[in-house]
Amino acid sequence: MEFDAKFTFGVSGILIALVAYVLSQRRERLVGIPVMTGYGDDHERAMVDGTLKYPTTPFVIETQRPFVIVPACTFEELGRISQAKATLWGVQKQEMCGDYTGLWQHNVELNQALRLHLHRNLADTVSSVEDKIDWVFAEELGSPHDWKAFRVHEVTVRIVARLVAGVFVGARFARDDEWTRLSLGLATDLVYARDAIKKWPTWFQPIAGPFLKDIRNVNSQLTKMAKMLQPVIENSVLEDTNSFRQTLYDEKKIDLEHGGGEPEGTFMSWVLSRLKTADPEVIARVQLSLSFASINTTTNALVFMVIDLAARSEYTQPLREEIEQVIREDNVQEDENGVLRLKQSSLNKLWKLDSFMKESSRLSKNGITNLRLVQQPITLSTGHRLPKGTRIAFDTLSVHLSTATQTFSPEYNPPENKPPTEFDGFRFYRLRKMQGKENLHRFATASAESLTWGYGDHTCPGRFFADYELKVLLVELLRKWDIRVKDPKSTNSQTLRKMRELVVVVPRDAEVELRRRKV
Ligand code: HEM
Repeated sequence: MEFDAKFTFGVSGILIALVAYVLSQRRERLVGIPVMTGYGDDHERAMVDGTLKYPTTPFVIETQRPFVIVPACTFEELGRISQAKATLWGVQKQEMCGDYTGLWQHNVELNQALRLHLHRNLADTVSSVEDKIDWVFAEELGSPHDWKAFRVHEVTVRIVARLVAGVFVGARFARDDEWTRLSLGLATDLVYARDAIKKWPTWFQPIAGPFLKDIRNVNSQLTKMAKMLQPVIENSVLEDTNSFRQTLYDEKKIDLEHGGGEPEGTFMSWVLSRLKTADPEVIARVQLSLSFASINTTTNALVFMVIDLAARSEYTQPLREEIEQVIREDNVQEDENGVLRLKQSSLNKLWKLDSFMKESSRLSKNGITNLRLVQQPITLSTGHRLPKGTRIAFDTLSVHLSTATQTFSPEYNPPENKPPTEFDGFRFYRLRKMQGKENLHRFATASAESLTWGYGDHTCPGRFFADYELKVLLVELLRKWDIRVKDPKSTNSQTLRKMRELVVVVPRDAEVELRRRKV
């Protein structure tokens, strides 16, 4: 009898816990928002058809965790809503296993650090990229005087990873092959981990997650990287009498032994001034969130820019002429190591290059931006209610390719500008030449009609750095290298652009040929 009572008590307890769990997970249903069914994995077609069928109202695309695609007429209002109502971080964590790896768990501090300090230190960070560019190119490309084939993604991802490490972690990390291997391996392994966790139903993921081999693999790499970062973290942290952490960055603490005179832990010191902990594991994971946010995005953009340059040789000469003209005008000299230091003011004069970069990114097959997880119910001006837990996204292509927008309407554009479905490298150059439009169509501009960097509260805080970093990279490439596609018949920069689950997929096998220019 006593056993029965205990048994009944126990079972009831479990049942109550289960019911409580199920109730807590219960979601208000989406009402009046149609689902694009019958498309299987062809999400791109589902999106194109959805936008044609429902141009002014939301619809659902059935990716593994479905998204509500909101119409362009709601971008402005959604761009203004606070993070308390809808946040990018919720989606990032869902997509990239943040709950099990600790990545993106300190997004607030990461963002504050970038929005405040990166902006203030832009000149130093750009100069730090310029310092390393010659060495990084030589390391990854060698110095071939005859045409040599390279896989674009393979080399660009390593170049970007080394630069990001050199600028944000410490100069010696740019040269550290083990660091490069780990940070690139991590980017790939996180995708495996995400795919592994997505095989489980969402309710079971918190139970299965910590035990999955791929998640454990990511965590063991993160721990290895944290160990490598430990001396830098220790260097960057000073404990004062109140045991409150402060940074030594302002004093430019220098690692004379390894860093070649450059300050180490630049980004870490920005984060430390925001974080209430100096736990190396936590700081390392914030550092790695930064690497993750910056390496793949910049690489993807650069891959297409390089392929576009190679495939559209008619742009090379005008771009080179613009660069040389700015160098002459601003009287910039290479130093004794062959390093060309273009200030931001000079880089800002490269309007044609800026336009080419923006055009290349505009046509990227990144089908969605502004991914948000709704935190509090939102009612759109269309009358549709988006309950808590809804995942929403902006359909990028319907805006970037639409003559219904001001930017791409025939009335707004000079007659030489091609329709938005075609590549026109100097489209934005011509738009900026129009009176009063100089700043509206820059590569780094984020707006409801230019969604490369997202729009609203979460707009990419790294965009100005990425803009200058890419310009420095492309100036180096254009000045010192000849470039051509390996196989003109199969390299169509348009058909190489593909998407999966609505996100751009970079062509890993695409090759270009490079050779050092004879100057
Ligand atoms: C070409 C390169 C890049 C592209 C295309 C890009 C694009 C984006 C986009 C689309 C978002 C989401 C914005 C939104 O949903 O509203 C974003 C967010 C973010 N980006 Fe970038 N990004 C790039 C480079 C960088 C770099 C170099 C850094 C760091 C130095 C960086 C740091 C971040 C961070 C931390 C966030 C999250 C912002 C937040 O949570 O509020 N990105 N980026």
